[in-house]
Amino acid sequence: MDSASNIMLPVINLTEEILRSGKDSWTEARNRVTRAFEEYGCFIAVHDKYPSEVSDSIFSELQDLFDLPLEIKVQNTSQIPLFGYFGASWDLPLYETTSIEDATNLEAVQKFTNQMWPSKNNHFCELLHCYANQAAELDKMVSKLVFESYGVEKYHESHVGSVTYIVRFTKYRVPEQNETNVGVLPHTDKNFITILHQNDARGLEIQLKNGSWIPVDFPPSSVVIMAGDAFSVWSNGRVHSPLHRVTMKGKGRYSIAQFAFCKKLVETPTELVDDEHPLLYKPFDSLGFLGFISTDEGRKTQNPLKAYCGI
Ligand SMILES: O=C(O)CCC(=O)C(=O)O
Ligand SMILES: [Fe+2]
Repeated sequence: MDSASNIMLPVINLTEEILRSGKDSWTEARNRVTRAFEEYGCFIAVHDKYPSEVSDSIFSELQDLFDLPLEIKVQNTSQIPLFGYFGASWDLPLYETTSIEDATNLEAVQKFTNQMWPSKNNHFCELLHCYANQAAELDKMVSKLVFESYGVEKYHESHVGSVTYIVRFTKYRVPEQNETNVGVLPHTDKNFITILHQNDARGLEIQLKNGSWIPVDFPPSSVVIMAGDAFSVWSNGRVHSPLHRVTMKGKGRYSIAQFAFCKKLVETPTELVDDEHPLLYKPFDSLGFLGFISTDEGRKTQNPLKAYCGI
């Protein structure tokens, strides 16, 4: 099916001011966030975690990062499948990406920036470290809202303790004449929650449960918060992990995706399993799943999540 562009994703205010203004606004945010994850798998969040100067500055630094010589960029490798540096390929000629693991940790960010800029780039390092920590705060707040909503907040602290953040930067160049406008192919994220930030260039699209695709237009001052497969497993299928893709619209695009990955196995709380909701998945290893979908078997399966850990 094609687009259903009259449908808009929910826009939810998650500013500190709103969330601190009383029990009612917290409860409202909790209900709206949970409903959005169940219906769409994502929503647009208005937040006050990083002011527009930080966004502008980070996107300007990203241009410099992707302008570095290829022999420097390829030095950023990763043990984790699908992370590290990837340049344009025959099937994704517009796409270039690089990533940082454990991005809330200053030493990890320093290691990356020192590798990319041997003569140092303290500004980028500080900016990114601050950005990743602010996005992590947002991530924790969002997972807390949902854990509370399902009455299982007692597991939240241990969940937060198990999370590590990987930040992926992506550049999508403008297609040349007669070139594909595919930025990135349809996929679900494999982690728990993703916080997605973009410059002022559109292109992200998500698939609704009815199969139609809608554009997701959001200004750089807000973010898209999206559920990944791990969150769907944890919630016993209540939370939807949406297919999404990028279709280029004629302007160069940069995005920053911050992925919350669980280091331990993700298990569905027993409270979320009953006769009406039988257990759907075995305990889930996010990194193992990335390995699985990188194999021929994983690539060929219709529903890799079911094949990997379905019951
Ligand atoms: O660039 C975007 O907006 C989407 C990126 C994405 O989906 C991903 O890196 O998983
Ligand atoms: Fe994604």
